[in-house]
Amino acid sequence: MPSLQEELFPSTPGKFKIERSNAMNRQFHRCFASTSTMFLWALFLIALTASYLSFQSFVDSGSRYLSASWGGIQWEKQVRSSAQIHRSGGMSVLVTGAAGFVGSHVSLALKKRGDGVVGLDIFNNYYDPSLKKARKSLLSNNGIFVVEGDVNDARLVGKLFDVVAFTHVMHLAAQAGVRYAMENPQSYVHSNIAALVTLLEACKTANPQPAIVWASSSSVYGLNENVPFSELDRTDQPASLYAATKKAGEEITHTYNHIYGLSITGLRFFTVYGPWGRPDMAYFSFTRNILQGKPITIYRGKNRVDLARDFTFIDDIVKGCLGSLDTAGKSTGSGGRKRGPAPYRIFNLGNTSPVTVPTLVSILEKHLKKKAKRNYVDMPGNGDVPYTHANISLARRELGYKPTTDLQTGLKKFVRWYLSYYGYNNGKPVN
Ligand SMILES: O=C(O)[C@H]1O[C@H](OP(=O)(O)OP(=O)(O)OC[C@H]2O[C@@H](n3ccc(=O)[nH]c3=O)[C@H](O)[C@@H]2O)[C@H](O)[C@@H](O)[C@H]1O
Repeated sequence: MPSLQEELFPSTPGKFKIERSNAMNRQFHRCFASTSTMFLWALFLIALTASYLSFQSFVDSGSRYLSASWGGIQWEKQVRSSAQIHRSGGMSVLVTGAAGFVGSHVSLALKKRGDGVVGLDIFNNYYDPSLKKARKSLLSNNGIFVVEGDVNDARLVGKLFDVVAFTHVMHLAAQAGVRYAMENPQSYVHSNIAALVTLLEACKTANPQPAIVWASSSSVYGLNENVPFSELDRTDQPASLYAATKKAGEEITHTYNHIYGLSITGLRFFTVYGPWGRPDMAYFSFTRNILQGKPITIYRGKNRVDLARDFTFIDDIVKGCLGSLDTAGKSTGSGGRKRGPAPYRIFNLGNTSPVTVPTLVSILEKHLKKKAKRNYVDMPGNGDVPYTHANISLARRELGYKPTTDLQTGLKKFVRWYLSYYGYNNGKPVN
């Protein structure tokens, strides 16, 4: 009967038994030999995997280099020339989301007053990219170069900082839209959180560090019931993932301010509208549908209460952005290390006079000279809040922010632009 030991380490079949200690020795050697063979095999496999991976990354970076829409002497020349400052005491600003609604307006305003501007935009298809391309042409005609790329591309962002010592970053690139977050939640994480961190990493190591002004949102107030919304109110009850990512941005920027001495200003925009606006927003899509004779859906709150927004005209927002850049104060760090405390600020940029959605529609009807086909439905649980209303005393005091355009006037300007851009006349193309 073989012992348990012999069962576990059986001698070679057909050979007679040897002394136990000898057998144990032999087994030990055999076992050791097979362990070292396994070890060698493992080493071989690890080496094979490592060389495969480095070959892959070589191929990847090679093809990225070949297909990249950025880089090269000519490209660097364009970036440098676009960043050139043409006034004394001016700034050179990297504007992310430059082909977006707010980004294009801010870029033009900066350029007009003599600041250097380099744009960065991904040109994704969240809404019609041809509108973004048209904004890019407008910027290009005004001497602003817009780089096509993702803020998440650390190599690209690093390269931009290598080429230009930006004094300021105006970070407006984002996944916008409150309700779209139900459809594509990951895009909010990618654009509003991951990209923000990539950008802040580049800013923290840049020498000199730039001051950063970035777009937060009125949506961070979420279920807050204090009216008008003050910067001191609660912002820990977001009603949408969009709002949650913007709130996360406020916390993330605070961390970078605290650890690395970056000067940070977060701007809570309140439903911005105007010429060259975003087609996904209500005032824009309502205009299109009214002109085309299609019905529009108007959401209503609990007990059929009308929803209201503190609609804010783009020119007022631009003034708030420039005021923020002008008063930002310097970042204090260098070489990725904080040298002293730097400003951390958050401001509401609203109009301070909320208007209900049905009133917005009536104003559009008047300017378009056409009745809307209104379809009222209960507000779906998709992240909307019933109303927004900004308290702007802080921005007024610190930035000299003073909105001057009411919704009537602003929508008139929007409709004029819309008709000239799309060439619609009562829903029919004029040309
Ligand atoms: O301030 C912000 O931080 C946000 O402002 C904007 O969000 P909102 O205030 O939700 O604007 P917007 O979609 O124009 O809806 C306006 C009103 O029309 C209602 N609405 C909307 C669509 C529709 O079909 N029907 C309708 O009644 C709707 O219920 C709402 O009451 C930006 O999009 C967002 O990116 C962010 O910047």
